[in-house]
Amino acid sequence: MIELLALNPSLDRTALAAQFAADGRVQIRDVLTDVSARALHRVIAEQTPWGIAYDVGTDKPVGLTAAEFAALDPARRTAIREAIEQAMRGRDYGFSYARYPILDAYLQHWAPGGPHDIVLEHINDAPFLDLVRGVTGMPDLRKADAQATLFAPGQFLAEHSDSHVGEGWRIAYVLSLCAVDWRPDWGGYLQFFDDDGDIVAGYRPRFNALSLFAVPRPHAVSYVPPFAPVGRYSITGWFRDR
Ligand SMILES: O=C(O)CCC(=O)C(=O)O
Ligand SMILES: [Fe+2]
Repeated sequence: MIELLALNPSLDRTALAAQFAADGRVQIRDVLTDVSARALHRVIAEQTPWGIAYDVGTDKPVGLTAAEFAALDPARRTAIREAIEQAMRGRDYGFSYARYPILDAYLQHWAPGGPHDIVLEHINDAPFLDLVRGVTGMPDLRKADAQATLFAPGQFLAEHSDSHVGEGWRIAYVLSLCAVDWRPDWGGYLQFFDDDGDIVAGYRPRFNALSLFAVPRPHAVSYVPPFAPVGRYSITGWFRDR
């Protein structure tokens, strides 16, 4: 069986740590072996029962399973889309993306022993944890959650800083598994902003890259336009020290 999160043995951890120390963020390209990254991509792109997550700013974020989403009638779908647009037309927060909550699924035994459970175990196993600890210089990181996400055409995650996450949630991660050579015009960038709202960095969706950044820090996933392909897959979550 192919190991789903086998690390590329030739990462330059010293250089990566220096970059993280300088910027509070870093992107580790080719983080997994190619065989492993391809297998993981197949799990995420072909074996994930996608639900959705959305937020209209004025209320709590909403997560729906694939079954719950499938059961929504067209009028309700339209109402949700309009509420998201209304929030974003003004100053409210908002987001919309496809999601599979890997940690919830693990804890609630949605598919015991399935590939998503194995992914979560690998993320929380020594090789992966030690990489993140070493690169961030945070030896106390002890565990992480995970969700699979897909930003399809029309979806986005508005500017936010991850200040909503729990105490001790130190590092956000995005394991990017986009198998298409992504055009910049297709949006979906993980963007970072300075205090003036100018973009200081933007990571293009790519295959087999792990972005790590210390939170809180202002960032967003830019809008994916209608003409983009379906392909902005990732696994994301937070590493915590308690
Ligand atoms: O998927 C990404 O690139 C970023 C995700 C993110 O910022 C979040 O889920 O809070
Ligand atoms: Fe975030």
